[in-house]
Amino acid sequence: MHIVTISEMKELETRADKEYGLTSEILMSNAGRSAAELFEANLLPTHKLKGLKVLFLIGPGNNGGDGLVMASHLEKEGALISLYYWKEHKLVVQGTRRPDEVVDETLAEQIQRADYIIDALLGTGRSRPLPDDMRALLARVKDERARRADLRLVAIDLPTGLNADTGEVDPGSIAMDTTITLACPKQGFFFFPGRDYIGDLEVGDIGLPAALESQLQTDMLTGQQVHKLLPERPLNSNKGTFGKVMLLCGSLPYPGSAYLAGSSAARVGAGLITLAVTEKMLSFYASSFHEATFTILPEENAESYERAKALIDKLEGYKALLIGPGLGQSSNTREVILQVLEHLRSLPDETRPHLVIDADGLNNLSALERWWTLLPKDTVITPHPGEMGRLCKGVKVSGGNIERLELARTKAREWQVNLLLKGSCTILVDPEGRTRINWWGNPALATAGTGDVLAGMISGFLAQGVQPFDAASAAVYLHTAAADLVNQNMHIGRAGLLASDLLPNIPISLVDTAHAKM
Ligand SMILES: NC(=O)C1=CN([C@@H]2O[C@H](COP(=O)(O)OP(=O)(O)OC[C@H]3O[C@@H](n4cnc5c(N)ncnc54)[C@H](OP(=O)(O)O)[C@@H]3O)[C@@H](O)[C@H]2O)[C@@H](O)CC1
Ligand SMILES: [K+]
Repeated sequence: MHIVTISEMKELETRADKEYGLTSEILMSNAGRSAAELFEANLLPTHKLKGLKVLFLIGPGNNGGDGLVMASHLEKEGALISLYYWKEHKLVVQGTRRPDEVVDETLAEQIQRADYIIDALLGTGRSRPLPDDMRALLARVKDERARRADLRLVAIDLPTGLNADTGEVDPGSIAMDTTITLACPKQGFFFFPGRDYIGDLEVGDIGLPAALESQLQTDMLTGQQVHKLLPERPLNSNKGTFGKVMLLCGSLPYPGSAYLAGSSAARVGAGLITLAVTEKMLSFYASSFHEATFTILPEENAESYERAKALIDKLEGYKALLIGPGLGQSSNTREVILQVLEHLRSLPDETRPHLVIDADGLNNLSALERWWTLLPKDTVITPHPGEMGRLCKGVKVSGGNIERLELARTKAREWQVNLLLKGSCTILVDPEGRTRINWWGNPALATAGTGDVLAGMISGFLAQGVQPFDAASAAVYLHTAAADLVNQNMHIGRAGLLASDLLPNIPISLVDTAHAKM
């Protein structure tokens, strides 16, 4: 599913008209109908359309036009519709216009009795700060929503006042329960503060031909898309079919990292997992990770070339290599990584294991000048904002604001990597600038070890032959999906998840993509 900026959306509309004769009226009629259908499909179970009291706030442009078409559909299905035309200060209640002198009073009553209030004030055409009387209107709605939890607020296309490119919001904007956006999600939805104003996101089909969207470079990750990326599991197979993953992860203070990453690689279907660990660490894993195999490395105080050689000697036949989670930082370990990278660069593309570098793998590298020139082709790197800041030599990287998008795009090209920049809406960019953004976030994931799980999932997909950008994309989506399953199955809220809770839920999240709603 494509994500658009305002100018891309306008261009799509212009071309739809010019090349396909899809006029603005046709698109608006499609938009209003599809918004009505999605509205009905997403009504609370306690609600029925017949007799439902719906108040529409209608703005002066096409967003208001969408609202009017949607209202007429709902009215035909038996909803009790009131329309408040903001610019004209006019109120029509169930087809009857109220006299001008009672509009304020009647509007107050309509707000109080509404089951749903629909924001069709402004969409992508907002060109300046909201006027005071519009802010005041939205503030009344916000107060009513605070007073009455069963009142639902639904935005058409976007919450009024939200900047659809950047996610900035007007002081008058209010948070919605649902946003029914038209044609494509808008870029600003994925960045804060806007992200918090969207509520549940629904995407209405306005009948734009798919060919028009083919040049768009930014996608929202969806379950349906990820389903298509998942590797085949033929009946005629053995563990060799699904690839081997080697992990250079874990150290004395962080032993769990290798376990979490390795288990996650197996949970997405990799055939064999090997942990490259020292003898000291072995006892820890041998008792907790029965499925793993091991490559024994010299202790951490051994010469770096001995440590690197022990790993390199065993790498043949491995389809994926993960370096970093829990590895620790030291000049010796950095040397080991450099020697492994040198070896990987010397291999032909066909036999080189795909590389994922995470956490301390990145921290060790970031101490070097032009570290990215040392990476083999098509490496996946997975920094969180702090690690990204170090890789960019001290730039402050936001966890959720729009600047991170441009930064991710610039750096993925400059570094020629598949960059996965973690955050509430994780961004993925490939070396050519193709971009995918994860809509679904889960605050329960903000806990130690979940990054190790993500990195392990990516390497598990790589081992099965999934292309690096797709492997990272599938892992990001499924990681959040698995967290949502933990929430549901363990009845926990936004806190209390353990990274290891994700493990048994990962395979279920793969299965669930077969019937994803989008
Ligand atoms: N076009 C199409 O084919 C399709 C369009 N679609 C729909 O149309 C929406 C875009 O429509 P749009 O361009 O008419 O913009 P919209 O957001 O309704 O507002 C413009 C109006 O608001 C006014 N105005 C602006 N800022 C203001 C402010 N701060 N405070 C007050 N007024 C302000 C502005 O006035 P002006 O600046 O001209 O004085 C103008 O009158 C899009 O979001 C989607 O819902 C879809 O159905 C798909 C097909
Ligand atoms: K709106």
